Amino acid sequence: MSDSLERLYLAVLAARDLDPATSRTARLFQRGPSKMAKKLAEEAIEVVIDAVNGDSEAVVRESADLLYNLTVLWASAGVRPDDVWREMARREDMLGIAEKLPKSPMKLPKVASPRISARRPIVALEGRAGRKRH
Ligand SMILES: N=c1c2ncn([C@@H]3O[C@H](COP(=O)(O)OP(=O)(O)OP(=O)(O)O)[C@@H](O)[C@H]3O)c2ncn1[C@@H]1O[C@H](COP(=O)(O)O)[C@@H](O)[C@H]1O
Repeated sequence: MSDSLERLYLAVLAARDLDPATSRTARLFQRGPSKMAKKLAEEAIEVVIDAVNGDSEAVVRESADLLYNLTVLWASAGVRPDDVWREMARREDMLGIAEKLPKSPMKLPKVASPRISARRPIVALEGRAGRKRH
């Protein structure tokens, strides 16, 4: 996947200075970052709507548009795909370290200290138990 995004990024860079009358990419650069951001947000919303509607073919098409608009915004912001891959690799490394943490549960005090319990009441949030943490 990173290969095709890198090729797309290079194509976007190459189109940046073309005639805005014929190149969508050049037109986006002419209009600036807020127009690019708007396009990216629109595509993201389209992906979300298609996913909620269960239209997986549309999710694929809109995802390709989303990635195109993301690479345009990267190019405008001076961010290179490599910068993103590096951040992803850093997170992968962190996860690797987390996997090495002791598996046994931490020993917790039987009664929470009054200071902590006063600041952070324990509230059961219905339906949030299985929620993924990012
Ligand atoms: N990969 C893409 C790419 N993916 C999606 N899109 C365009 O982005 C559109 C999606 O955005 P929209 O929904 O806003 O399109 P729209 O409904 O026609 O609306 P408007 O943008 O016209 O308002 C798609 O219909 C595509 O035309 C792309 N446009 C260009 N590229 C590549 O970018 C490079 C430069 O191309 P030009 O921009 O044509 O110079 C080339 O390598 C292209 O292949």
